[in-house]
Formats: sequence, C-alpha cells, structure tokens
Amino acid sequence: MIVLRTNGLGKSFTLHLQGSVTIPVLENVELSVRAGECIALTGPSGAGKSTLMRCLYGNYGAEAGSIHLRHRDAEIEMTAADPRMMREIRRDTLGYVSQFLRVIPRVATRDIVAEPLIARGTPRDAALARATELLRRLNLPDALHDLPPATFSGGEQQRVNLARGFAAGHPIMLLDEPTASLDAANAEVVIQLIQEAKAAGSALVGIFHDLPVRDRVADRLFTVEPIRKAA
Ligand SMILES: Nc1ncnc2c1ncn2[C@@H]1O[C@H](COP(=O)(O)OP(=O)(O)OP(=O)(O)O)[C@@H](O)[C@H]1O
Repeated sequence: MIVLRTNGLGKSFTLHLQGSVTIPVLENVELSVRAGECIALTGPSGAGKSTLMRCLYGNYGAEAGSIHLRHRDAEIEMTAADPRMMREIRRDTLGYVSQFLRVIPRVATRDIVAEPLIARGTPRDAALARATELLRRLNLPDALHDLPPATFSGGEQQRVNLARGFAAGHPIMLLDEPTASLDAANAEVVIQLIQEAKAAGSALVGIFHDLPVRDRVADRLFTVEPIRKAA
C-alpha cells in the first residue's frame, strides 16, 4: 500500500535580498513510498535532497504539485492541510529525524525521548520504559538519562535524537543522515532500528551519505535530479 506520494512536486527559492532571483530546485518530482519499505534519496550535492525532505515534512510549502499521505486510513493532500491537521499528522503519522537534536533546556534526556510516545497516548510509565530501552540500545550510559542533553557530545546528542525519532514508531519516517556522527557500533544499532521499523510496516525515506549503511537498509534508490543539468 502506498502511504506517501508526490505528484509533479516543484519547489524553488526566491532570494529577496538579491533582486528576487529565483532558483528552481525541484521540478516534477514523482515519488511514491509503500508501507514497509525504505527509499534512499540520492543525487549530487545541491541536487535538492534536503529540500525534498523538508517539503515532505511540510516545512517548505510546495509551489507546484501535491503530496498525498495516508493518515488514519484516509488520504490527506498535505499541501492543503491546515496547521491543526499538520500537527496531528506529525504527532501520529509522520516522524522526522534530523541530524541535530533541538535541545530543550532543563528537560531530562529520558523525557525528551518519551515525549512523542506520550503525545500519542502511551501511558507515561510505558513511554519512559521504552525511552530507557532505546537509549540503552544506543549505548547511552544510564547515568546520562536523567540529565538534559545540552552538554552531551555531538554523537550522544544524535543518539538521543534517534531514540526520540524511533520511539513513537510513526507509520512514515523521514531520516536525514541518521548515522552521520556515529561510530560503527552505533551505526549498526541504527540499521537494526530501521529494519525493525520496516518490519513493523513503517515507510521510510532517508538521506544516507554512508553508502554501506544505505545499501543495507534501502529497498530502492530515488534520484533527485539537479534541474540545471536536466534542463
Ligand atoms: N533556504 C534556501 N534558500 C535558498 N536556496 C536554498 C535554500 N535551501 C536550499 N537552497 C538551495 O537549493 C539547492 C538544493 O539544496 P539541498 O540542501 O536540498 O541539496 P542536497 O541535495 O540536500 O545537498 P547535499 O547533498 O550537499 O546536502 C542548493 O543549490 C541550495 O543552495
């Protein structure tokens, strides 16, 4: 079953400080993702992979075309969704694991990881237990679980972010370089988490600059073509 699909998706940036020059980035993107599969976005640097991810998450409005997403047994046209619907989609259906943790001051790591699960209605104790399990799998020492992650290393913060991203088990997940700052042992855990999410029926779209990781998790590659070269 296709759970995420774009039709003729287009996006350009207008640089208002430079005489309103318009830079086209995405043109006529036709992507479809099924439940249980992982698609890796490829294409040269600057082709528009991150831009496509941000469009899929609704951070950038699409200028042309549409994005259809399966949310609670209905198909939603995301480009027409109001802010309340977008919040609901992000809470229940669409997860995004960015490369960097947005640190929330004074909130303990375990609570940061459990928060998306609690938001989806999981009882607090069960959510905290799941958070602990994920943090341990990602080799974050127990002594750190009660501390806010502001002072953690880059790799530790990324693991907190990954634990948070995988905690809620969203049916559709967007992964932006999920192993970028990780050592081999932790990258291996992330590969397992991705495989488990697929087995549970989640659809994943990711950018993986680490090719051995990409080859182990991706079912298909989707090439984002640079427009100027394609034209
Ligand atoms: N907010 C923005 N304003 C203006 N131009 C932008 C903006 N974001 C991205 N771009 C431009 O859009 C193009 C695509 O950028 P994007 O980051 O999506 O590429 P990418 O394929 O993810 O690259 P990389 O592999 O290097 O991360 C680039 O030419 C970039 O300069």
